[in-house]
Amino acid sequence: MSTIVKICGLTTADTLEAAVEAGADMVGFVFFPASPRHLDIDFADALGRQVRSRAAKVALTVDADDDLLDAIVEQLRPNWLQFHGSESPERVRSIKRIYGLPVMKAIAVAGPDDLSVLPDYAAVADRILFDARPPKDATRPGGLGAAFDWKLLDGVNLKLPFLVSGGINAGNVAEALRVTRAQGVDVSSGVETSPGEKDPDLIRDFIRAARAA
Ligand SMILES: O=C(O)c1ccccc1NCC(=O)[C@H](O)[C@H](O)COP(=O)(O)O
Repeated sequence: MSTIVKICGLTTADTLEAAVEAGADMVGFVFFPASPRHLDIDFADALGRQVRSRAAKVALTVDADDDLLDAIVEQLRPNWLQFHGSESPERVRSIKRIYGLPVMKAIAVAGPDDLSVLPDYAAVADRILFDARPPKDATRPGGLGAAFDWKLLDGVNLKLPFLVSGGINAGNVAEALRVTRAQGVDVSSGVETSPGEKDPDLIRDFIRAARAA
């Protein structure tokens, strides 16, 4: 199976087009006001239309309430929901039932203890995304360009696909995939020139490197 490549935090038509044309499988739109990649729903809707089924649209939220999820699902019509907060397994199960959409749950990793929640989320999610645990004073729980120790995933044995993220770029994506044996990879900061500013060339380089890995 080919590596699942997700480019997250797209905010412009140009960079979205670069990601889709270069063959991204999943394109992520962030709905979290404190993020430099936050989108309002009308603009996300316009970007979503541009995708035209060429990639899966992923709506990333952080402990979103039902009203926000209703609005996102109604307007963007995402193919996936990504939960990057402290959504419980019960909340994941309930949202899946309400919207009938697959869910990717982010698990924040800093040490081996962080993996103890895996069985509970693996029972309800469709994909798991391993990301670096943010520092306590971080203003957002992801998209920080920080990596975790990939060797922590050694021995992880999931029946569902998982993606690795956090501090990955074209230069280290092959190593990230080799060490973690992940089915996919997710990047945001690693294809940016500054937080929130994606670069079409960096996106293309990243996708090429991920495909070659
Ligand atoms: O991107 C954000 O600003 C963001 C805000 C709130 C929660 C999650 C967020 N991003 C997560 C991602 O973009 C990816 O899933 C991943 O963490 C990318 O990490 P990195 O390549 O290190 O930026």
